[in-house]
Amino acid sequence: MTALRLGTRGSALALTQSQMVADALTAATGRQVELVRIVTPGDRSSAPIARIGVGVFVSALRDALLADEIDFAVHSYKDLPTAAHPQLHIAAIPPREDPRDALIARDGLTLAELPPGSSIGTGAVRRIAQLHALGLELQVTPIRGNVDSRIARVLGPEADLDAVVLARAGVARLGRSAEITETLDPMLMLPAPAQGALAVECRADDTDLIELLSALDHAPTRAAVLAERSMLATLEAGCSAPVAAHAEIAEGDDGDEIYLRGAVISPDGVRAVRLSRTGTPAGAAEIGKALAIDLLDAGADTLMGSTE
Ligand SMILES: NCc1[nH]cc(CCC(=O)O)c1CC(=O)O
Repeated sequence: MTALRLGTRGSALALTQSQMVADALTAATGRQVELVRIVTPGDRSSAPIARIGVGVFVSALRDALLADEIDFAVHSYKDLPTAAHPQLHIAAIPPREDPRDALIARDGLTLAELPPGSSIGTGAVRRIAQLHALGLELQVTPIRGNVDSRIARVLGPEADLDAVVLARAGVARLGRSAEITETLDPMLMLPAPAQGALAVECRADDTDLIELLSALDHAPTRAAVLAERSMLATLEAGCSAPVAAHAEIAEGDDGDEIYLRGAVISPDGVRAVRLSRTGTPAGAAEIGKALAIDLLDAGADTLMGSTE
C-alpha cells in the first residue's frame, strides 16, 4: 500500500507536530506516512504576523489538500478559522498538550519577580491585554517569529528582552520545556481557545481516510476544543481578538463534566469580563455558545471592537 502524504510547513514546530501524528498513525494502523514540505507565503515574508495573520499558513496547506497534492494535514488548532471548510473535514483531534501559557525569563525569574519596567515580548493581543491587567508595570513589546527565535530574544547571545510569553505546548513539542521559568496559572493568563490541541484534516469526501484517522481522535480533547471554539465563534472574534477560553473535563459523580471558563479583555487590560459555565461533554457546543452570550450580555462586545 502506498504511503499517505502528510503536508507540513517547514518550521521546526510544524515538522515536529506532523512527525508525531505520522508516528502515531503508523503505530495505530500500520500505514506508512511520508511528509511533504509545503512552502507558504508566510514563511517567505518578514511582515508582522499580526498583519499577515496565521491564516496564510493554514490556506497553503488547505490549497494543497484541495489540489490532491497531499492526503492530510496537521494544524495547530488555535490557528484555524472558526468557520468549517465545506470541502474539508477534521478527522481527528489527538490528545491535547498542556494548554497553558509559559514564561521564559532571564535568570530563572517568574512574572512576580520581574522588576517594574522589565521588557516582556509577546505578539498576541490576548496575552498583551492580560499582562497589562496584572498591573506589574511591565513594558510589553510585540514580537513575532518562530518559537526558537522568540526564546533567543531572552536567552540568545543577542538577547534584548527580559522575558517572553508563549504557549507551553509549542515549547514542549520542541523539547525546550526545561527553559520555562514559570507556567502561568490560567486564573491570571487564560489561554487561547484550542491552545495545545492539533487538528488532523483531510478532504471531506475521503471516507476511507477519515475512518483511518479517527484512530487518533481523543474524545475529551474534542469536547474541550468544541466548547472553547464555539464560544469564540459565537463572539464572532478572530484569532487576533483579546478572547481567551479554557475547558476542563473532570469525572463527576454522574459521569464526566465539562467546566468552561472564558474571558474578553480590552487590549489595554483595563476592563475585562470573565465568566464560566459547566455542563456535560455531550453539550460542549451549547455550553460554549451559552457562555459567549453571557459574556456579550456582560459587555464583551464593547471590549473587542478595535484591536489596533
Ligand atoms: N500563535 C502561534 C502558535 N500557534 C500554535 C502555537 C503552538 C502552541 C499550540 O499548538 O497551541 C503557537 C506558538 C505560541 O502561541 O506560542
